[in-house]
Amino acid sequence: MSLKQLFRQPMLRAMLGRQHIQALRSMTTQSDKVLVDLDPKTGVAVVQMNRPPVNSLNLEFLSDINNTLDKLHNDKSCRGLILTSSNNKVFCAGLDIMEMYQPQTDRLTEFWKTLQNVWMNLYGSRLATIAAINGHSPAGGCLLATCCDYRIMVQNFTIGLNETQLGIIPPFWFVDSMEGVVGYRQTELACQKGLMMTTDQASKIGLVDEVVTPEVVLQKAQNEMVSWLKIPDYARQLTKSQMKMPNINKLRARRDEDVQHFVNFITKDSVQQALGFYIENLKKKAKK
Ligand SMILES: CCCCCCC/C=C/C(=O)SCCNC(=O)CCNC(=O)[C@H](O)C(C)(C)COP(=O)(O)OP(=O)(O)OC[C@H]1O[C@@H](n2cnc3c(N)ncnc32)[C@H](O)[C@@H]1OP(=O)(O)O
Repeated sequence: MSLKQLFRQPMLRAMLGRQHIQALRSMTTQSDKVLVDLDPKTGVAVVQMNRPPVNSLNLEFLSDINNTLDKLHNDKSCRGLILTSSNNKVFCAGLDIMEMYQPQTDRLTEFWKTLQNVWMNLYGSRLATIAAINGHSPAGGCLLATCCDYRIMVQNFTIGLNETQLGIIPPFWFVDSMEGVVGYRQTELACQKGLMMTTDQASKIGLVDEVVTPEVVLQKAQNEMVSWLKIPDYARQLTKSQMKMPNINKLRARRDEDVQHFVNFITKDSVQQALGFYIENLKKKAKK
């Protein structure tokens, strides 16, 4: 029996009710790289990134994340989103470095535009968003976390915008995202030095709001979400939009220029060389 036929079964419809069927339907139409569990009672969607081994963000994965965000934004029953990982050691390893190493220009361009879309979609989301950071979260992983309204992180992992350590530069909107969370001075220190911070260091500067043990991270995120959803949506959303729109508009105004800058920068010989060394070291470390 196909899923479509299954959803039409009167018994199932009677047992679960219309709302639950809709939630099931939207869950099953998601990609297997982004797992969505939308609870029709609370309106909270738990979104798990699921691209082994380390949830690195390639073009297709970014498109899946974007489609998921679009679906949830279009679903009136959805009010909150908890972003987490199916891998309990890595939340997200950041951008897939292979997208930037010896790239085809068309794909590189598409890749960057899709990342811009994910950023605008998550940073400006109408939903209350909580990152349940259950593993390491370098660079693009840290970006996703700083797009959220609240961050809960499992102890003994690392997080930060480490781009300069790879010989690349965190784009202005990565920096803006972090600055919105920890302020100018801490962002300056963290970004220039490409600091990967332990959970405790991140907590000290306010990059994460809570540090927890792995067993409780999702429950803590659910509990925190309850308090966010007590606020009337329109008041919370307008307040959020008032604070986030200036940064979104800044990227919107400079989108094409940002893409061009990225493509020119990444395709430089010196940057390709630095990325090549970095990948070699990553592979060596992984083999040990
Ligand atoms: C003007 C414009 C400027 C350009 C702006 C560009 C902005 C860039 C943003 C980024 O996000 S760059 C990516 C930065 N990410 C990293 O530096 C993370 C690197 N990875 C790690 O530190 C570790 O892998 C980890 C995340 C801490 C996990 O460690 P773990 O020990 O669990 O796994 P590994 O054995 O290290 O890795 C397994 C496997 O995955 C590969 N891999 C890891 N990270 C990436 C990645 N970001 N992209 C692609 N592949 C990655 C790693 O090489 C291993 O592969 P195999 O050897 O098994 O094939």
